Amino acid sequence: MSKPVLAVEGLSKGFTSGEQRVAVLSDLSLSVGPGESLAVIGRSGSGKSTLLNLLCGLEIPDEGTITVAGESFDGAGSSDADARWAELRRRSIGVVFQDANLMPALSLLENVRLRGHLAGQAVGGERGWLERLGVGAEVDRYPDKVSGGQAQRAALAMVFAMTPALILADEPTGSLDRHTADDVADCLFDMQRTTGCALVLATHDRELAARCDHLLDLSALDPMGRE
Ligand SMILES: Nc1ncnc2c1ncn2[C@@H]1O[C@H](COP(=O)(O)OP(=O)(O)OP(=O)(O)O)[C@@H](O)[C@H]1O
Repeated sequence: MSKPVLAVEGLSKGFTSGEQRVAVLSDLSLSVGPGESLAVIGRSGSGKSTLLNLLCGLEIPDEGTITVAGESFDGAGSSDADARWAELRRRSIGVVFQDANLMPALSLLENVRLRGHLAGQAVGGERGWLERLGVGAEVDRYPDKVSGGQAQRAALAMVFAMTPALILADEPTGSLDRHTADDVADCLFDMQRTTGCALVLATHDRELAARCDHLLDLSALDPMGRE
């Protein structure tokens, strides 16, 4: 069996609210291999975004270990851990949000070129990524001159141009109509399987979640016993 791209063991995280510590994730373990996808579902507030933030080092766990692309982290924050997370986010972890978050002053092609460059990729393949994601005719347009679906395809092209080991997607089709959402999801899954990267996708959309290889329902694991 190939080594997992992402492995999580005994992960717990809570936040302090007033005098109280409120548990959000408790003793969570999971692993995602190359080319595999995991959907994270659960009611609002169950911890989907918190989990994604932990998986890219933007939150520090209270307990547990996270291993991404061979780099391991525990709950002890340090400047060395911060630097290793920053390097992973730059080169190996692609993040896709509900909104495309493109740089408005750059064309779609320039957005993809910049992201690939920051990840250390050689210049040249950016146009190909935009073509493969169905926005080859829009490469020279600026983000305010394309539709939401086209912008989200460009956001995916930016992530794939990094050749990431892991993609974290937080409601990646949440701002699109059903038809466009399905088209964008087709692109995401096609490219993810073709490139062999791992995908963790947080969503409220059960149809989208059902397209992933594995499902994690955080409501069912709620440490506070809420449904
Ligand atoms: N920085 C923080 N400080 C305090 N509480 C936080 C913080 N971040 C998240 N929380 C709390 O943790 C819980 C989980 O939040 P999170 O955003 O992860 O949920 P979610 O499942 O992504 O919700 P949604 O589906 O609404 O986006 C919520 O109760 C939230 O208020």
